[in-house]
Amino acid sequence: MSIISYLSSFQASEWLSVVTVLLCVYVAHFYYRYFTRENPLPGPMPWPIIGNLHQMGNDLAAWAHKLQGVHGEMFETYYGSQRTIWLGRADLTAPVLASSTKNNYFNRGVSSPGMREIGLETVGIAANRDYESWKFNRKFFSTVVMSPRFLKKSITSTENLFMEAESYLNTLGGEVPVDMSKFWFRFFVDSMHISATGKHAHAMAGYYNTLVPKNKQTKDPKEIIDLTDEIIYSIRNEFFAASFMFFFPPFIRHYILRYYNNKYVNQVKRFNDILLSIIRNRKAEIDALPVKEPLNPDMLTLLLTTNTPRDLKIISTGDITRPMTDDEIRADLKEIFSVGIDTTSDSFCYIIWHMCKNPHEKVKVLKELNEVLGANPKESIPFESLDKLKYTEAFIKEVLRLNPVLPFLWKMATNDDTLGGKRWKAGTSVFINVYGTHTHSNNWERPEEFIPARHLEENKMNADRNAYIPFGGGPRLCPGKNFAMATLKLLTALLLRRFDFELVDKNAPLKTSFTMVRHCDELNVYIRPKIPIAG
Ligand code: HEM
Repeated sequence: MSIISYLSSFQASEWLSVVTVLLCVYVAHFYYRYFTRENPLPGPMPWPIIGNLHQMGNDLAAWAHKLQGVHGEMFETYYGSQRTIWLGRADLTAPVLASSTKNNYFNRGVSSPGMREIGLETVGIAANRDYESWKFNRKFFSTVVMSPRFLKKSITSTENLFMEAESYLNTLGGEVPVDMSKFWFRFFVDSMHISATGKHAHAMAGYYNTLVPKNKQTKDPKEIIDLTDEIIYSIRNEFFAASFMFFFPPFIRHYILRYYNNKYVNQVKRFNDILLSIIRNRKAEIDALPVKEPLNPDMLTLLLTTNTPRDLKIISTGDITRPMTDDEIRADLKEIFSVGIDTTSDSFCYIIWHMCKNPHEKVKVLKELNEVLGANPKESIPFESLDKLKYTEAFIKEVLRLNPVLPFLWKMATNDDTLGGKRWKAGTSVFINVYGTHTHSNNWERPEEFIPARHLEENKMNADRNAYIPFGGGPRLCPGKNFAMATLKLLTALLLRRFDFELVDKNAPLKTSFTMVRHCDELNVYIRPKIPIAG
């Protein structure tokens, strides 16, 4: 009798017994491996198949920080059957954040079938696991984003965009609360879109038009607003999609959560298509322009033309002499949208919140702004002045210490290594609790208090550079760091000099949520112009 015909002779009750026996064997094997694992660390007991997924809730970062309070600065959790080591103290993380090129933690977390399915592991920068491909993309991206010419141009266009924001806030504000989280998110969509493509996305106008009666609405082009709305929807979904695809094992995604799996896969594909069409349109524009006509040096044009006959010679990619492919540019464009917009807009939201919560510190920032930039708040802010705003910078740094938008960093050991005095195998997944590190009493005096002055050069009490990691560290350190800091400084100066603002509910805690990034979900303030509106 063949095995097939033998099995098909089973009754339902026999099948149940077989499944129960197999399940028991699987569970026994799972817990045997768990209890005999190398280097057991404290942490919540995992379940077979799902690990600790059922305990994480919808805020992994807050959950992990709570666990640090219970188990200490080195503990373990499981997503699915993947064990993760958490580190929450600067001295423990030194090997992981070493800036040496020999850093053993190049990869961001372990390889995940879900991330491979949506094609994120071999393109772009943030999730790319192919070293050569990452190096190529990062070189292009960093050279553009860190070039003084790009920074200066972006700062000018951000200041121009602020004028537009000012006109909306003048109408929206007053005695009606304005949700800063929504408003500034739209602002940053416009600002990053202009920096990346040289073109206006009309995101703020689109949002403003939903808040005012028809006769006050702007005449911005509807088809561009609609496309921008689709990009915004895609950016938000990219975070959900990446979290979902990373954390859920294929079995659960394909058989139990199939609807969500298909939904996210299709949305990622749609976002890719939108970005590719932006690239192809720009390519056609460049091709149609006579060779002698100057091209706009925005990020997209630079990525498209560098190492081609139309090279603007603004960035040098050193030993890399080939141009980028459309897919590589698409991945970089996605990066500036999905990594650049939320991080800066959420951080700006936290800056506004701390300004409201710490009025005595706000006064100090204002004093510096007046001393460095002069008494006339209407005057433009030169790029060079931003460097002189030391207290403003210290204020922003303190906000990023207590409200890091990336509350943990994902890393993975490429080779065997020693961490916390224990030897770990290659492939070990290591997460760094950024908030835990930023508030550890080993490195910070009165860690929970908001004290910007601690970041001033003369007061620096922190010798360990790994104690302050809002932009991460090691080879994957955020390449947008200078760009983000310059933009945040500029906006803080513009907003503070031109508007008064206060929280609608002074006692309410910050409303946030977590999907890879700690989002500011709502921040209602009363906002009023300081300068009388003409007419
Ligand atoms: C306040 C704003 C920002 C914060 C707090 C922030 C923070 C971070 C952090 C913590 C990382 C991970 C670093 C690590 O794993 O060690 C990162 C990576 C990255 N960030 Fe930012 N970021 C900000 C703004 C931006 C902007 C504006 C851009 C683009 C212009 C950008 C582009 C990137 C990219 C491409 C990566 C991946 C780098 C790699 O894997 O090599 N970020 N960022």
